[in-house]
Amino acid sequence: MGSENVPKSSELFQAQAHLYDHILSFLKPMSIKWAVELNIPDIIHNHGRPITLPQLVSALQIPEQKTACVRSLMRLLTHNKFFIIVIADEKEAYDLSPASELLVKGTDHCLTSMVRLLTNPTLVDLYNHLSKWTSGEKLTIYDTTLGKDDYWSFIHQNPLHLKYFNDAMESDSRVVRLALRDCKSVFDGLVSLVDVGGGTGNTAKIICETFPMLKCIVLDLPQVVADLPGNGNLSFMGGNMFHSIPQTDAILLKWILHDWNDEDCVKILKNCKEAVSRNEKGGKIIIIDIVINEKQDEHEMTEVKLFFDIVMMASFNAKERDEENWKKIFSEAGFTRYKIFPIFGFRSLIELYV
Ligand SMILES: C[S@@+](CC[C@H](N)C(=O)[O-])C[C@H]1O[C@@H](n2cnc3c(N)ncnc32)[C@H](O)[C@@H]1O
Ligand SMILES: O=c1cc(-c2ccc(O)cc2)oc2c(O)c(O)ccc12
Repeated sequence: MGSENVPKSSELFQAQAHLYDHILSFLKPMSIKWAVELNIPDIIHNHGRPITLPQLVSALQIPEQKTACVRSLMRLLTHNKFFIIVIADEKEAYDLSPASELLVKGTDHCLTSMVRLLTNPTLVDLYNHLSKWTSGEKLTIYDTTLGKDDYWSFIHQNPLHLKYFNDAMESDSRVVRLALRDCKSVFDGLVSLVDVGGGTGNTAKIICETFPMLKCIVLDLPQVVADLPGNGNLSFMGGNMFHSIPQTDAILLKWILHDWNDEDCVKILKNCKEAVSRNEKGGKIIIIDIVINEKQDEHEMTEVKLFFDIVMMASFNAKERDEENWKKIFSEAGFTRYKIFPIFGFRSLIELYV
């Protein structure tokens, strides 16, 4: 190597810190899990005002010699913006930040079941086998390591994991309630809506409450919607979106298409088109999903999207898409007009018109 290619020591140390930061980053999810399992966000919330370290340790009812563990945990999570330090009565005390408000149990926007899903040891362990998966013929990491076709076949044979997944999806949907206020025009004038792959109906329930005149059917696999009672303007239907979708004014596809490869997405979208085509005014498909936009998004936003891309590829042989990728599948399914509204944080709402 010529001397001109030898990195300056400052660059080398910067690169080393960058690498170590990444290889130790398994502690990011694990520290959140640690705090949630100790109920720290609940303790601070119930305390009603910022809490000092000794007060927190006392509330945790742990051995006093573990105070240092809690201090280290809180220091890391404060550094990572999960807690904030304030001065109360001349003492440092921890308070919740917007991110840890999402970890207080029993609230409408609580995401602890998403933490439980994404830090589950069985799921996390799979990602030790990414290179084996890539080198082999099997399409998913579930097939490579567990002998299951994909994540769907895994959860449908493991009721506890199915529950973890459905609970996580429900918690995510509750957060949607907040955003619905901003997109009333999307549902204006609709008489009927089918929430395709609507799971246990949490999003549909929110839509039905917000738009009482709208009749909403949740279509999901029979084993997901079995025994779920409808009420008022909400009903459940067991079925398969690859076979048929009932006639309707509009279809909602929330967090569906990123679970499927392009060919399957085109099949789903063609079935959706058929289901809304009889509407005289021309029906529409409402998609809530990720649109990768590396040029415009900030680092953290893109990173979340790229993490999901790997999860989708490893779990389903699917992917996250940029606008070009979306345009391609829309056009193959026979759609020409669409509009993207980036209104759900790292996800967008896409309206697709017949
Ligand atoms: C990622 S979840 C999204 C659930 C819901 N839309 C939400 O956002 O909370 C995907 C859903 O698609 C459903 N699903 C999978 N295959 C399906 C099929 N062939 N027909 C109908 N639904 C299906 C799953 O059971 C699951 O509820
Ligand atoms: O939030 C998730 C997580 C998953 C997931 C994570 C890890 C795995 O090994 C498999 C699946 O899957 C999701 C999904 O399919 C979806 O449509 C939305 C959210 C998530």
